Amino acid sequence: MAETASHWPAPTVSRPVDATVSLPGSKSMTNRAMILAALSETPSVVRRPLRSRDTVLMAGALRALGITVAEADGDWAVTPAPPTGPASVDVGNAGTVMRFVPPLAALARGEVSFDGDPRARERPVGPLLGALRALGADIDDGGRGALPMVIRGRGELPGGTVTLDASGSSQFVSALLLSGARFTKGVEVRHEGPPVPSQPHLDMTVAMLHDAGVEVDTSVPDVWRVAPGPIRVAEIAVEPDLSNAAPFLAAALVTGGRVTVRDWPRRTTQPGDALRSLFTEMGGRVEFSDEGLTLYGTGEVRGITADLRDVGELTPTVAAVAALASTPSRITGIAHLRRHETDRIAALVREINRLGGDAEELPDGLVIRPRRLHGGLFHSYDDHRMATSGAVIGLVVPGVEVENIATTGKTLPDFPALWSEVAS
Ligand SMILES: O=C(O)C1=C[C@@H](OP(=O)(O)O)[C@@H](O)[C@H](O)C1
Ligand SMILES: C=C(OP(=O)(O)O)C(=O)O
Repeated sequence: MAETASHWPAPTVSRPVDATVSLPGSKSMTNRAMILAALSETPSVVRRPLRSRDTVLMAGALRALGITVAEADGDWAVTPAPPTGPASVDVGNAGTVMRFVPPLAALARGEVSFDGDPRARERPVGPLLGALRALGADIDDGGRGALPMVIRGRGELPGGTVTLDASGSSQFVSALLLSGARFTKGVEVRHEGPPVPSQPHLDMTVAMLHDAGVEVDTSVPDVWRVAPGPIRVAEIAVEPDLSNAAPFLAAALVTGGRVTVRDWPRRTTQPGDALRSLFTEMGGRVEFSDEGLTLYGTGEVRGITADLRDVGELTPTVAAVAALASTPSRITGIAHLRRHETDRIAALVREINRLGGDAEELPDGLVIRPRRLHGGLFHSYDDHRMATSGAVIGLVVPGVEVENIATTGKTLPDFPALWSEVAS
C-alpha cells in the first residue's frame, strides 16, 4: 500500500508483539506543573516534562505572560514573574491550556486574548468563564461562552465562593483550584449538576497542590476549598503518560503478546492506571516488576461492560480493543466525550463500522458487537487518541491506513517511531 502524505499504513504483525517501551511524560501532570511553577514563590524545575503540542502551547502561553521557561538538560526551568499583558495565547486544541490558563490570566495585569484551533471554539469553557466572572474577573467573550475571548486582568482577583456545573469537563474545577490559592480570598468551588467526570484528574490536581504547600479541603462531596496563600514549588517530577500507554498495552492484548511499559508508578493519580483492571477484564494479565508494568496477552480478547466516566480519555483505545473482541461491549458514562478533540462517540462508531464492524451510539456511550473487520481508511478527526486507536486495529487487521497520524503530536510526537518498534 502506498504511503501518502496523510495516510499512514498501520503496521500489521503476524506474530505476538514482544516489546519494552519508555513513554514520555504525562500531559496532565506537565501542564499542571507548569501552572504551579508559574505561580510559585521561587524558581523551580519541571523534570522530564512532556514535549508535545499541548505542553509546548502551555510553555508558550506562560512565556507570553512574562514567565520564563528555559531548557535545562531536558527539563524545564521556570522562573516566575507576575503575569502581565498585553498577551495573546494560542490554546491549539489543548483543553488544559484553554481551561488552566484563563484563571492565571485573570490574575495578570493587562489584557490577555485567547484563541485556538477551530475545534477549540466549539469546546466548552462557558461554566469556567461564568465562575471567573463571579470571582471578580472582567472577560469579554462576545456573549458566546466560548473562544475567542479577552480577559482584562487587574493584577489580582478577589476570589471567594462560586457554584458551577462541571459535568461537561473536570478541567473547569481543576483550573480554578490550580490558581485559587493566589486569589485574594482563595476559592471555594461548588459543583451542581450531573456528576463531574474524570475523578482521577481532580485527585491529581489536589495532590499536586498539596505537594506545592497549598491547603485544599475536599471533605464535602462536590465542594473544593483552596485556602489563600503561597504556592511553593522547587521541583516537580513528571511520571510517564499512562493514558498514552493504552495503545501499547492494547498491542500486547490483541496480539497475545507482551509489552512492558518502563517506570510505571506503583502509586499514581493518573487515570491510565485503570488500564490494569480494564485490560485484565478484557483478557490480559498484568504484572509489576522492577522494570515497570507488563501486560501479557492470553490469546483471548473479551468485550467489556464499563462506565468510563472517571477515565473517559481511555475510551478510544478500549473501544478499539472491543472492536477486536469475541464478546460484546457496552461503554457508558461518557457523554462529555462528544466535546473532546472530536465527538469521540460518533467518530469511534463511524470508523469501526467503516472497517466492517458493528458499533452503535448510545446517548452517553457506545455498544460494540463482535464482527470481523477488514482493511480501509481510519479517519482520525484531528484526534490523537482516534489515530492511535486506528493503529491498534491495524496491528491485527491487514490494510488499515490511519489518516493524519501526525495528529498524535498533541501528546505523543514519537508515536509512529515507538509503534514501529513494537510492531517490528
Ligand atoms: O485535567 C486533565 O488533565 C484532563 C482531564 C480530562 O478532561 P475532561 O474532564 O474534560 O474529560 C481528560 O479527558 C483530559 O484529557 C485531561
Ligand atoms: C480530552 C483530551 O485532551 P484535552 O486535554 O485537550 O481535553 C485527551 O487528551 O484525551
